[in-house]
Amino acid sequence: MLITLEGIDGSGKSSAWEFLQGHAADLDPEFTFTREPTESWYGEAVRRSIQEDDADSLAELFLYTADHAAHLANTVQPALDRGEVVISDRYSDSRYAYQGATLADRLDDPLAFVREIHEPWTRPPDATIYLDVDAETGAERSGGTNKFERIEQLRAVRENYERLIDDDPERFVRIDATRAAEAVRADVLEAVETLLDEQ
Ligand SMILES: Nc1ncnc2c1ncn2[C@@H]1O[C@H](COP(=O)(O)OP(=O)(O)OP(=O)(O)O)[C@@H](O)[C@H]1O
Ligand SMILES: Cc1cn([C@H]2C[C@H](O)[C@@H](COP(=O)(O)O)O2)c(=O)[nH]c1=O
Repeated sequence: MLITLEGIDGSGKSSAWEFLQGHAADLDPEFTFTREPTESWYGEAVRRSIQEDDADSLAELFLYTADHAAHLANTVQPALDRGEVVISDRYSDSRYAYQGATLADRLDDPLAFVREIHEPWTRPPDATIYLDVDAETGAERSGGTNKFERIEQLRAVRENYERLIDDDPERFVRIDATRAAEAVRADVLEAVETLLDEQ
């Protein structure tokens, strides 16, 4: 089973992911915890691009997509083949939401374009926990240290997440992540336990 954590910058994904890792030993299945961008050299290329304000948005899409392809082939699919539960902090929806926003001035329907590029080969998540915060909260919490963490950008990214949820409501578990961290983490753990019970 592939469970992904998604949300705008500062929504608390990484905190929730670390919290889940701390509780994985109490749960039954074997887990693989992973994330995008990855720690591989593909991920390093992505991180370099994040720091470049004038990086070409289309080139950046393909860097992220290359990182995703290697992540899927080297980490996600092998873990799924071993019967493990994979929990990924960001995955394909991050590309649809973020690059769907950064490419808005170049393409008519960038979100559809980014999805089409993935469609023939990616492995969609079985469930996605969406940590929902407004753009102002996300920007404030993330500290605005890179180009994606600005309020206007996060607003556009959040709108794209809403489109993704509208398209596939059964896959998403929305959690109000503006609340205290303890409440959010408890809901995330409960969501994972419910998903495991249902599988
Ligand atoms: N519910 C919360 N209330 C207040 N602060 C929070 C909450 N959740 C996380 N934080 C804080 O907000 C900051 C960002 O959290 P975190 O790194 O988990 O978010 P993220 O979604 O992974 O962000 P990014 O995508 O930018 O890496 C951290 O300082 C974290 O301690
Ligand atoms: C996977 C992925 C990420 N991004 C953006 C979102 C963040 O601003 C940065 C780094 O992610 P982190 O969770 O803060 O470490 O990259 C993106 O634009 N597209 C993607 O596919």
